[in-house]
Amino acid sequence: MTYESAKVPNVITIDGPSGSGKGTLAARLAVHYGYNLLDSGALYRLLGLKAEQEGLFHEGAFRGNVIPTEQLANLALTLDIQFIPDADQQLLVLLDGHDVTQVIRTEQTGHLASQVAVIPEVREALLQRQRDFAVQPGLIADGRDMGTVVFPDAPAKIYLTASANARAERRVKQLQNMAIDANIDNILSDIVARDRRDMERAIAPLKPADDALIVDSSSKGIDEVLAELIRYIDLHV
Ligand SMILES: Nc1ncnc2c1ncn2[C@@H]1O[C@H](COP(=O)(O)OP(=O)(O)O)[C@@H](O)[C@H]1O
Ligand SMILES: Nc1ccn([C@H]2C[C@H](O)[C@@H](COP(=O)(O)OP(=O)(O)O)O2)c(=O)n1
Repeated sequence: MTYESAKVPNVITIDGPSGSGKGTLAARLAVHYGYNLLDSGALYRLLGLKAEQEGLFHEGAFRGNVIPTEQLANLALTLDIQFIPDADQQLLVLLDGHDVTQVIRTEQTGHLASQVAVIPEVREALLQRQRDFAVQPGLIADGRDMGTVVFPDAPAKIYLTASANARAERRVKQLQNMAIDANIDNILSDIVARDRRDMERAIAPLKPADDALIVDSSSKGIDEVLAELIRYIDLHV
């Protein structure tokens, strides 16, 4: 093995609540540094969708309010997914060979994702899958526990946040641009409920790593945040 291939890839983690700008900034940083990208939320969204297809949910809650832990952990281990970049740099997401790029982005799927994400066995099953994304020359990892659990040794960790109102407004615009119906009141209450579930769960809760740079983007534009993150990363990587 050469020295170069033995080198640990640089990992930059970006955690934070829904709509704080993680996905947007992660994509911009991946282009800037020429690094790979891990959208870990997409894995939880795909699992939530698959669980729904398998009939494990009824009206958005676990059927009979009993968590089917073993089935979910098995689904997590065997999920057949592909991420394919298309011509516009958009990521095409396939589940069992079918295009689910749009459906995984709905708030309904986010809600399912957030429910499967509280289950320790599910998180354990997805852990290695996520770490496998860390290949040369480096990785931008976007999620909730990238800096705290999945890549605790990352040299640069970012925690992006913004007020719930700012995040809900952004999400409505984003969904409308994708021609998905969106209502601000519903989105805001979904965001608040999901924040609570993600932050209060016992395992890998959403919180900044002790050594993370915390950036509140409520009143900052995307380019301004990007410049701030690049300054920080260049000092640490
Ligand atoms: N600083 C910002 N100012 C304004 N809009 C932003 C900002 N950051 C992200 N956005 C927009 O908000 C929406 C949600 O951002 P996204 O990156 O999907 O967030 P997350 O991945 O944290 O859920 C996107 O449409 C994005 O363009
Ligand atoms: N590393 C991660 C990523 C996402 N999750 C869970 C919690 C989130 O509510 C859902 C969806 O995450 P995603 O990042 O796609 O959601 P947002 O784009 O931030 O709205 O998955 C998680 O528990 N851990």
